[in-house]
Amino acid sequence: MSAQIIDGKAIAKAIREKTKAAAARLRRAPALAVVMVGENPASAVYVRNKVRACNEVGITSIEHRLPQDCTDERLLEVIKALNEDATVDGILVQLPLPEHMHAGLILETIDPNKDVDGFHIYNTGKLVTTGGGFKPCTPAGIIELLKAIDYPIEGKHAVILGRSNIVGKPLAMLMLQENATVTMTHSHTPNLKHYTLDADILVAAIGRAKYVKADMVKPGAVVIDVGTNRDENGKLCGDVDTQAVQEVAGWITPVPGGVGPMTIAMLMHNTLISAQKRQNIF
Ligand SMILES: Nc1nc(=O)c2c([nH]1)NC[C@@H]1CN(c3ccc(C(=O)N[C@@H](CCC(=O)O)C(=O)O)cc3)C=[N+]21
Repeated sequence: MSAQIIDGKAIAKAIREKTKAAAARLRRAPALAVVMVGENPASAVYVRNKVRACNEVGITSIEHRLPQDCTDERLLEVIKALNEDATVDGILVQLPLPEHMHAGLILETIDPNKDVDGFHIYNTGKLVTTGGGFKPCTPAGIIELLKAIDYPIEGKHAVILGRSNIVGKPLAMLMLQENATVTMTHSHTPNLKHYTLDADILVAAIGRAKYVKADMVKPGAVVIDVGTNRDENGKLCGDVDTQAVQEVAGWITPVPGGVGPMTIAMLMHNTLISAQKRQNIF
């Protein structure tokens, strides 16, 4: 048996095309400010991809680059100016920030109505309760992938590996909204296989190269790979041993070309929503 590959690249492209069409109907193009501190090479690649996506869909991108030795105060000044700038619809501070900075506190200073990453506690609070805030892009993209393959989430057992604030935890909330039964597992979970083998939907978001093996997967399961790691040859790989797992799974997302492009597509979508709200479309 061989799993069907979920083509995140194509699904993301369709979302970008819809976003582009809706953006063109606005009085003014949506604008996204991307703030990057320091010289993390991986961050530089992601930021470049985000700027390229903006150009493609008709979103104005504003790049702010600050030096590695930037102070919290300096970054806060930049965020304050972007908060107050009525032409800016979305503000993204690329993570990770340098160690000497206080990322948690800084993220809370972004105007929640411009927090297109969905990382502010205001949006986190909405996610956990009533909904309606910005949804974090990677978890939202995962739900879109499942919808794109017409996978009925309701009643399914979703097992999430990893409890980060940007993927695992918010994804659990979105899965609950879709009426899945959710199990969170993490580095302190004993007998992980006990849970993963029962998963209808298995999401790997732990940041360990090829960690999920074939003997951890229930036959026919949907396997979503959030990892972006480098393998022993420096090649991009996920948290799933894709070659082995695709013999067992029913569906699987590749790396690259799975969740990654969806994250960026949902960022474009969130920026559009912000612009629509700010231009009183809704
Ligand atoms: N404030 C903030 N928001 C983020 O959303 C955010 C962040 N910080 N910091 C880093 C992570 C990581 N992330 C990715 C986005 C796209 C790909 C992506 O497009 N990956 C391509 C491959 C890219 C490559 O070749 O390296 C793919 O999977 O096909 C990956 C990872 C967003 N992040």
